[in-house]
Amino acid sequence: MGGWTLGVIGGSGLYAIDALEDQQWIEVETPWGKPSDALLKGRIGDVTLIFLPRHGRGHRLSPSEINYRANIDALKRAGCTDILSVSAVGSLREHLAPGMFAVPDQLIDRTWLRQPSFFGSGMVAHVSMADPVCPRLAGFAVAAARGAGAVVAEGGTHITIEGPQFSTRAESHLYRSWNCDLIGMTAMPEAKLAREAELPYALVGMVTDYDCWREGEDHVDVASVMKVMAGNARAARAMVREIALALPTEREASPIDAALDFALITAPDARDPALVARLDAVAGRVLRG
Ligand SMILES: CSC[C@H]1O[C@H](OP(=O)(O)O)[C@H](O)[C@@H]1O
Ligand SMILES: Nc1ncnc2[nH]cnc12
Repeated sequence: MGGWTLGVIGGSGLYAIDALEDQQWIEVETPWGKPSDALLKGRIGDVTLIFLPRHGRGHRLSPSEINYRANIDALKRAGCTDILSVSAVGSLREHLAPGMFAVPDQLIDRTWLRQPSFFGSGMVAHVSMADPVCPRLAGFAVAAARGAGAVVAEGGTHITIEGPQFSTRAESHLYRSWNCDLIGMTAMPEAKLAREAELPYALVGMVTDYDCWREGEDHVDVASVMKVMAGNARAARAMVREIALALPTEREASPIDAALDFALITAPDARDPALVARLDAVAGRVLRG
């Protein structure tokens, strides 16, 4: 057992964390290219926290342009044990009102323009995504968000669309018919890559809008999302502080820490040494030696 190093990926409206003590921005190089920004490393209580603004400071990158592989590799390389994603999400359900927080337990991937895996030709791996969200981290997130004063919905299904456009009305109704509860543009492939990197992942969605399915409600736009996010930023920062303070000093192992144990399929003599070298941070635990 060791301590926690919590990676926090901040979405729209969350580009820094003021409460971090001894904070410094650190540049991290990865074999997958450049992460969205430097990492903001600091401390809250006994917990080391490493913050990455998903779209970069100033929100330079669209959801499709984010280098998700570089982001997850950088967080792993910097020593993160777990990743908490904070994201602005649309609501596909009446009871999930703008201003609420929601912590889903299932994710659906409808993206198609992004690199969804660290593995491939010369080193093939298939991790389980049956339960894409870490229940332990999600539980801490729910408690922390409540402690920060937010109204929190626990569980539910989040769908990630490619964007950058918001959905058509027909798509919004389609996702509702699939029993999706929340909609965003960034949870995938972030969660898949976190699993491949053996990093437990949980998502705190800050509900900003009703997308475009709801009768009598204006369709979502950036101004309405950012208005709700501005009202929620304090609670989001408080939630990050609460979760760091609530984590136990010692971190018990999670089954996700060993997600690659039964995932690698390429025979050792058929592996591509160049790809194996690129996987040093992500899969070094199972590939070294
Ligand atoms: C600003 S509206 C659409 C934008 O907001 C969400 O970003 P994030 O998940 O990083 O908080 C959504 O996924 C879109 O990228
Ligand atoms: N309605 C919506 N669709 C996709 N991503 C979003 N992020 C915030 N609201 C959204």
